[in-house]
Amino acid sequence: MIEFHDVHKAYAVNGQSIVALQPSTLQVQPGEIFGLIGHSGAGKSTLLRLINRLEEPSGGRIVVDGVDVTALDAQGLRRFRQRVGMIFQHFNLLASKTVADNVAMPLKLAGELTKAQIKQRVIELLARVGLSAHATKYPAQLSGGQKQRVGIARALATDPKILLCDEATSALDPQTTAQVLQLLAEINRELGLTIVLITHEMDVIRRVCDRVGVMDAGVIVEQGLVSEVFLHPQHPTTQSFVQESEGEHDLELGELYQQVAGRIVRLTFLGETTYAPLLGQVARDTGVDYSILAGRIGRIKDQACGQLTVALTGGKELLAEQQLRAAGVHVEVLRP
Ligand SMILES: Nc1ncnc2c1ncn2[C@@H]1O[C@H](COP(=O)(O)OP(=O)(O)OP(=O)(O)O)[C@@H](O)[C@H]1O
Repeated sequence: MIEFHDVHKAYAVNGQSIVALQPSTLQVQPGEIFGLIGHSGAGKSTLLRLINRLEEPSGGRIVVDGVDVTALDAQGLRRFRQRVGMIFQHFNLLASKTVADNVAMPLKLAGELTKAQIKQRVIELLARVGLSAHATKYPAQLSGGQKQRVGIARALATDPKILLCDEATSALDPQTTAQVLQLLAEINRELGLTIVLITHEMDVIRRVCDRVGVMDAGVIVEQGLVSEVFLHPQHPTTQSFVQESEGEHDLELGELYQQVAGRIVRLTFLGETTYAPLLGQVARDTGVDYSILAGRIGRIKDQACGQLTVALTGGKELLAEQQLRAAGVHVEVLRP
């Protein structure tokens, strides 16, 4: 488990102090994928780099699996970092080394394996990321997605328990992003690795993360299960990320509401209720009519979810809402 206890960070710039992280408390559970989302300058990289002490905290305690990372000496820190892999937006590969040599680098630095053992381990790692055929190539001969796979293989070399991903897909096109995210999810599942990733795209969070923290100006303004935060965003920053990712605009919806009669509610379906024929049933049972104003259906990680904004008319709207709630649907009244 990764724990932040009142951790804060300020940078000194020209005699001035720039606060990048306000005192923050955070827990990342073992084996989960935790995403941090925020706009540029929100403090995401700072928080991520504090975990393996690439940045030194200005105060507070960082505890990983019971070990106070903030108190480690140089040797302890070196050993700890072997248990924390990291991948980067621009891959950070050595251009003059082959793919195999890039992946072997952390193993050579650790100095714990023989040459033959390193060779064998590199073969395994390249197979895991689907790059067995590219071992002798140089980074310049690879696509962005392949380069990031090399980065992932290198990060996994010392068998870490934690993987930190610093905007790992920001330089990739959508299709390659999806493939790299799928690989990260696979690694998380199969190796039980805890992953902390930072991104400015809600879609990345929605696809792979279990929980999310939303950052704004050095503060974690909201955190929780992705399904909860994504479907019921509380903080304005979270709301704007969700709206951006959905292409949904309050203004347009507001105009639409004026044109329809009835009680306007937003229904959120999660898991099995998503595909159940509930709405028709409830309409028949209660005699309400409904018109659909907006809707979407999709997935949050492995879970189906849907959201429908409907106008209810006909007299028994409250009863209809009651029945929907009883069936496990979250009902939010947008206009009584
Ligand atoms: N090494 C540094 N020296 C001085 N100020 C820094 C340093 N690193 C970050 N900052 C400042 O700290 C704040 C948070 O930066 P940080 O890079 O953590 O944010 P971020 O959310 O990761 O942004 P981005 O998405 O653009 O990478 C910003 O105001 C930034 O200018």
